[in-house]
Amino acid sequence: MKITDKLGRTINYLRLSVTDRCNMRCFYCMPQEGIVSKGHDAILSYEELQLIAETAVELGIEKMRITGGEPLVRSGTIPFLERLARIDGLRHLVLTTNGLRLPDMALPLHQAGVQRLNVSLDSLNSETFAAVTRGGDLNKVLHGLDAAEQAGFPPPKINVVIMRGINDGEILDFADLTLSRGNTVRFIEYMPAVKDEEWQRYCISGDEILQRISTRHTLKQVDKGPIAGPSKDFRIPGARGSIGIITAVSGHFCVECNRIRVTSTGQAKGCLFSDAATDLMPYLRPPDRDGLASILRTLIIDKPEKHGISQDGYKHKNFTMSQVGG
Ligand SMILES: Nc1nc2c(ncn2[C@@H]2O[C@H](COP(=O)(O)OP(=O)(O)OP(=O)(O)O)[C@@H](O)[C@H]2O)c(=O)[nH]1
Ligand SMILES: C[S@@+](CC[C@H](N)C(=O)[O-])C[C@H]1O[C@@H](n2cnc3c(N)ncnc32)[C@H](O)[C@@H]1O
Ligand code: SF4
Ligand code: SF4
Repeated sequence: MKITDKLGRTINYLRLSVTDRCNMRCFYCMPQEGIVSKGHDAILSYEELQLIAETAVELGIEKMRITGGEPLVRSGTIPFLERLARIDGLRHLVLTTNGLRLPDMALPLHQAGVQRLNVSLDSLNSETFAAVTRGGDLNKVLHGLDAAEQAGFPPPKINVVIMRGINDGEILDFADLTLSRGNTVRFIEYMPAVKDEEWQRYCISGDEILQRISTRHTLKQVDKGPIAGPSKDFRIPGARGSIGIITAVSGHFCVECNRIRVTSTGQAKGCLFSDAATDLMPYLRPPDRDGLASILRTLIIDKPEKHGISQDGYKHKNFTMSQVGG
């Protein structure tokens, strides 16, 4: 089955957040003190998450990305993923992680039926990495990337949030990484999330990132396939890996947006930056499959056209990316 919104966009991708907790504190995503953690009862059980997943697939969702917070810090993830992987009609089960727990978990994740991993990694310098993540250990993530490939995954996509004055000096180092490694390095424009009135000072546009890479390398655009996320992909001729840019602020990939989101507290969102959220709890406690299908269908049909952020005209709201799942 195929489902489209009122603007004719096919919606086939659900980003499902399984926790709002994390074992890192990236400064652009979470406040230093962390978030006020929701009580156990406020977080959806795996049974409830599974009901949402099954219902979404019945409506036309074909790709599901498990996210968080950090999805690998919640216990019981592996059996949950095994159950998701068995849902008839779900063609792509993928997961975004900070990579810290991959050295131990890559193999069970692969065995559970997860098909691909995206790993966030903002610096190849251990001090910068620890500063951005407020204490993260770069070596563990690098081991995690290798563990993923050893477990049988294709080389994970590496997500790098590029921030002026923080890690933009590493754009060429990350581009060079694709010469020898098969990963796709995706440069993400910094988005205004954690409250910061001067968020624009960090922003570097996808165009500027490409321009900087072009001072050293030729880039050829590559086709990213029909059910991909918002990245625009390129390759340095002869390189093993590729390079992507996710122009979350400057770009206008909203016209081809194919996704909805559900948070670990059961809030469904038609757009990452929309204030509007639909509370799914009334359809989960007690479970009401038909009601859930109907409310998700409405959310999809009424999906917002686009976000309102831009480099010069965004009224900053305090918004914790880790609660929505990116
Ligand atoms: N503005 C905006 N940013 C998004 C959207 N989807 C993903 N992103 C951002 O892109 C970055 C990478 O997201 P991922 O979790 O790797 O997912 P993806 O880009 O869909 O991944 P693929 O499916 O592998 O292409 C994150 O910072 C997200 O917040 C979106 O719909 N809108
Ligand atoms: C919220 S995290 C959740 C999954 C996992 N913890 C991780 O870091 O990959 C998902 C993605 O959102 C990105 N992200 C978070 N805050 C962001 C921001 N302010 N601007 C751009 N990307 C952001 C992260 O870099 C990551 O790639
Ligand atoms: S980006 Fe991911 S790893 Fe970093 S604080 Fe947010 S949820 Fe945690
Ligand atoms: S900002 Fe909203 S409409 Fe635009 S691509 Fe992201 S989720 Fe889709």
